[in-house]
Amino acid sequence: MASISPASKPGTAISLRGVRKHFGALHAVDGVDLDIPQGEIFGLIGHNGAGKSTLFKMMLGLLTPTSGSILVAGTPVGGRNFRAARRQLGYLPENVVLYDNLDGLETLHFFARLKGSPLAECSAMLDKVGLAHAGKRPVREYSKGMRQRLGFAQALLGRPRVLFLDEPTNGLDPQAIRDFYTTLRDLQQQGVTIIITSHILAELQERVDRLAILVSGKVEALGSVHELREHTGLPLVVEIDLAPEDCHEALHALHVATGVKPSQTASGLQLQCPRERKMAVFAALAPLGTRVQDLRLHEPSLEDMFFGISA
Ligand SMILES: Nc1ncnc2c1ncn2[C@@H]1O[C@H](COP(=O)(O)OP(=O)(O)OP(=O)(O)O)[C@@H](O)[C@H]1O
Repeated sequence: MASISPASKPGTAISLRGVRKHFGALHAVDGVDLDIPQGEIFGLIGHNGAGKSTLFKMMLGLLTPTSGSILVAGTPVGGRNFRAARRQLGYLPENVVLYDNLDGLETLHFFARLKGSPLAECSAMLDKVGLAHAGKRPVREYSKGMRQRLGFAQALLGRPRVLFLDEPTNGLDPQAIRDFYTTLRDLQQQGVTIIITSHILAELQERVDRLAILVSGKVEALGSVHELREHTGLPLVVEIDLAPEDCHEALHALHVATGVKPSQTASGLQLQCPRERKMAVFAALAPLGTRVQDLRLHEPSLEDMFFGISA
């Protein structure tokens, strides 16, 4: 590993410098620099094979980087003190391996022993993920969502300070997803740092503080959803409902005000307008007064930005 050492700024939970992982000619992770403050919910997104799980495994000390250095919870990953520091980490892998013959509670006891965390907290953890009623049932009888909840419960054992969650909502129903994010927010309030991957971008959009878009092992964009919107410069989509006889006047006013010609739709007009011209849209429509029947503004979604950046 190269000798560059990340600066351990106070309040930084994770720090990566020049991190690379090569599998032969394949550069799975290709020079990642990243700082994640303590208590942040951080999203990591990217296409299949972008390098997300590989990056996770390196941060957890399960894979050795080809080069670069990583600090997690103030400790160099792979260094002498990392074994002890690992107790402060929780990990839900993409495909959690469970033993079908154990019941839910036995499963947590098994993981608690591996982690050296108290067995006494296992029942409460089952309750936290909504599995208290299923603690005595063998895992082979669990549904996909129940297995995923059990995987989440094992990640929470030992009250970790940093949580790595690889596609944690796979197989969860909408209520379970909502409950899951409520738990994450509670943990965040307690100062826990959470790194999460998901392919369901609409789900992450409102729930992460910042995120990184990984493309072929490189961070192509980093920031809050708001910052990524500024960075990508994708247009706002404005839909305006108007009577057919008012469309010509509105179309002309909007074209002059924004420099973009709206298109006609069944219910009026649609305009793809630069975000900085948003207020000009309102000003242009003001003379039409109540003849504007409805107006809808659509900010670019995380999915729009993802395709814009990773295409
Ligand atoms: N042990 C390994 N040996 C060889 N190649 C590997 C190994 N692990 C991962 N890779 C390759 O590294 C690249 C990144 O894989 P990784 O699992 O990190 O992607 P990912 O972003 O997590 O993808 P997904 O969204 O599908 O889970 C892929 O091309 C993968 O085939």
